[in-house]
Amino acid sequence: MYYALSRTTQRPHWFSYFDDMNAIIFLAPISAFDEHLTEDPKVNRLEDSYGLWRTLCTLKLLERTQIVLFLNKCDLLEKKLLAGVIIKDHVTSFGSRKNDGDTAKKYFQSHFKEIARQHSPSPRKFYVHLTSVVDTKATAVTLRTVQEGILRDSLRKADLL
Ligand SMILES: Nc1nc2c(ncn2[C@@H]2O[C@H](COP(=O)(O)OP(=O)(O)OP(=O)(O)O)[C@@H](O)[C@H]2O)c(=O)[nH]1
Repeated sequence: MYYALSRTTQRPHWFSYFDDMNAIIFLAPISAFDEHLTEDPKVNRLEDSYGLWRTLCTLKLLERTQIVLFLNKCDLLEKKLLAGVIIKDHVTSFGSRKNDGDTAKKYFQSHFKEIARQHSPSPRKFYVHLTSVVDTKATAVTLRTVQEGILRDSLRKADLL
């Protein structure tokens, strides 16, 4: 298992891992809708995640690779909303939807799903988990589920299931 850093300077190095990859777990910080990249303050972090996700989904090289989306930092999202941060002030397309965690998670999730649908070279299943990785117990359960899914997928591709 490899951990690839998301800093923009590190991204060109990702390609060297993409050959013969079983699966990718893509962590997107869902709480970052009102934040900007340290290395480029003009770029909104959520928009940056959408862009990266689109790039991965589009790549022909990853057409048969399972990509699992972790919408992470859900706890920080809830905290921000409780503190009064208004999503539509940062994400205009959010419009007049309810400014709560569940609505936000559903909304952001559907956006990622739509990107995958529109940009994958062939239809792919959309795997998503809402996570707060600081909750190590819950994360361990999620990772086990993902691991089993990846194994099942590999067996299926090898016609062993
Ligand atoms: N509360 C909370 N903190 C998290 C979560 N995921 C990561 N963090 C913390 O956020 C900090 C940065 O996390 P990283 O995953 O290393 O980095 P990043 O999210 O890519 O980048 P930055 O947030 O810009 O630092 C660390 O202190 C993590 O412990 C989460 O789900 N909830």
